[in-house]
This record gives sequence, structure tokens and C-alpha cells, in this order.
Amino acid sequence: MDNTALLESVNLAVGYNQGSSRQLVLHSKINVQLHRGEFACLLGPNGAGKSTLIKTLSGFIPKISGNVLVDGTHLESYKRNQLAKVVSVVLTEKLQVSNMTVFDLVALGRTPYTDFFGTIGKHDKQLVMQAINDVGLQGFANRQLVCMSDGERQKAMIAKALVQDTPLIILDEPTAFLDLPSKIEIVQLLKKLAEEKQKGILLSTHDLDLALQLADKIWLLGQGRELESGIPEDLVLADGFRRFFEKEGILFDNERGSFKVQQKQLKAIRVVGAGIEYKWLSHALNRKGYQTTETEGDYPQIEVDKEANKAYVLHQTDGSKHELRTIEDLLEQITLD
Ligand SMILES: Nc1ncnc2c1ncn2[C@@H]1O[C@H](COP(=O)(O)OP(=O)(O)OP(=O)(O)O)[C@@H](O)[C@H]1O
Repeated sequence: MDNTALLESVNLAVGYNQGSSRQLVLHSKINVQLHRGEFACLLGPNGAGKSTLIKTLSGFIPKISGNVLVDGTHLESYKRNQLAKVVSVVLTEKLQVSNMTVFDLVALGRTPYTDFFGTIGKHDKQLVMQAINDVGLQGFANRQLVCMSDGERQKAMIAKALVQDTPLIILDEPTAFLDLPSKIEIVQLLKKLAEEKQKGILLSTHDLDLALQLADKIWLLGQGRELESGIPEDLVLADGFRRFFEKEGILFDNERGSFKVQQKQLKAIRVVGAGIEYKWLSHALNRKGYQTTETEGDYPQIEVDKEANKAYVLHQTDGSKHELRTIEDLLEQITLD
């Protein structure tokens, strides 16, 4: 099996040339690899340099130094049309082609395979319609892009990348304008393409939760830090998300794999029980500033008693007892007492 990485950076420095002698170097010594069949997500806070890295890896902006290899060959050695058969790129810039239809835009993805006049054949048309369906834009083929929402246009751009039929696909925040079900659909579709067609797919995203669930590899980028890459679980265990994302008052919960807002927890309360009711009751109490504990003490106690159909039994420190059906009623009762 060919083990050459589809995309590789070697001591890559990325940034911007500002005038004749000034350079803004955002990151240097980036060494990463993306292999066939791999679905990688690039994550990092705002301004970390994700778009800059994506644009450098896909040849849209020049590197500062180091090398980018695409399928083992230096990026600069590719002729434009050759490169278009190896890598398709979806950037976030707003489209300037507003009087085009979805079909016309997606069909542009076939350009590397068409003749001098850009004529597209029956097979190309089928691929275009298939890609339009794959991204969930059934019925939109003849719609003008100007008459579509940002999310729909974003799906059309992804369809264009799909019909380009390249082994490597690089996308900069492709799900930024999509609603949650569409985000999941698109990310799943890209993951499936990586798996089934052995493509290498790299996307930058702020959807940490989706990346944790679906990425084969995560690349973490932060300001002034070296890029760290690995499988999601190893990065969590190495405190990667804490180091790259935590801010004052916002904590990454390594157990759950998600962020939580740090609340001032002043009052202790004992919670006894199990199951989903127990989990969401603790959630509500933490949100209201209670520190929940399972240890007995001189503070109120709540039993989660779903079986007996009373749901929540509150024992106050003065000996009073209240049986409540919802968490909302319970929170009100605690405040009243
Ligand atoms: N053309 C440019 N010239 C100079 N500096 C730039 C240019 N484009 C971006 N920058 C700067 O480079 C840094 C990284 O920007 P970049 O867009 O790569 O970050 P990002 O991680 O993609 O951020 P976000 O999550 O907000 O999209 C920022 O400080 C930005 O201001």
C-alpha cells in the first residue's frame, strides 16, 4: 500500500508578508500529515491562524518558509490544472457569482476534466446532480445563488468540491452558516467520503463537539503554541483542549468532552439517586449556584425518587419535607424555604 501522505507540511512557517521587509509569522515549524482515508479537523480559538494555515496548505497564499507536499510532490511544482485534480478547496469568502445557478456553480467543479470550451457531458451532469443531492439541495439545481441563504450557498460550494472528485479535500469552516442537523449531515457525509473513497479530508471548524465525535485526527492550533495533532481521545487525556481553549470562567470538562461555564457555587446540597433525573437535577442545581454532594451534612437533601412517582423529595434542614414533580417546582421550593 502507498504510504505517502496526501498532505504533509515540513517545518512550515505561515503568515503574511507586510511590505518589502516586514513579515507577520503566525506559526513556524508546523509538521503535520494527512493520509488517505483520514478525516481531520483543525480546531483553535479565533485568530489562531486556522484560515491562514488552510490557505497556505492549499496554495492560496504563499508560505513563509518550509515545505508543503501534496501526494509527495512539492505544492509549487503542480501546474494549476494538475493540482485541481488532486485537491479541492472550499474557503469561506463570500461568493461573487450571484447570477449563477446552483447547477452552474457545482458544474465548475468539473472544469479540470472538461475540454477547452468547458463543455460538460452527460456523465458530468449526472455527477453534478448527485453532488447536489448529496449535500441536501434536492430541487435547488436551477435556483440562482443570489436567491439562497448563506447555509444553502455553503452546501452548494461543498457540492462543487465533491464533483471535483479529488483525493484531497480542504475546507475552511464549511459548516459555519449551517443549522445543527445540516452541520451533522455535512460532516458525516465528508467522513463517509474519507472512509469509503479513501480520500483525505481536512476541515477547520469551531464545532468541537462534532470534531470530538467524528474526526479521525484533530489538529489543535493556538496563538503562540506549536500545533498539536492526534486522535481526539489522546488529546483530551493530554489536557489538549484545556490548554488550547480554556479561559477564565470557561472550563473544559475532560470527562464529558465539552465546555462548561464555571459558576460560583456557594451553597452545599446533598443529592441522592441515580439515572437521567439525577443528572439533570445536578445540572439545574449547579446552574443555580449549588455545590452538589453525595456526603451527608448539615444542609438540605434531595432524593431522586422516580420509581415512587414522586420524582423529587426535598428534606430541608428544619426537618420539613416536600414532594415535587418537576425540577422547576423543586428549585422554587428551595428558594421559598
Ligand atoms: N491578509 C492578512 N494580513 C495580515 N494579517 C492577517 C491577514 N489575514 C489574517 N491576518 C491575521 O492573522 C491572524 C490569524 O488569522 P486567521 O484568519 O488565520 O485566524 P483563524 O484561526 O482562522 O480565526 P477565526 O477562528 O476567527 O476564523 C489574525 O490575527 C489575523 O488578524
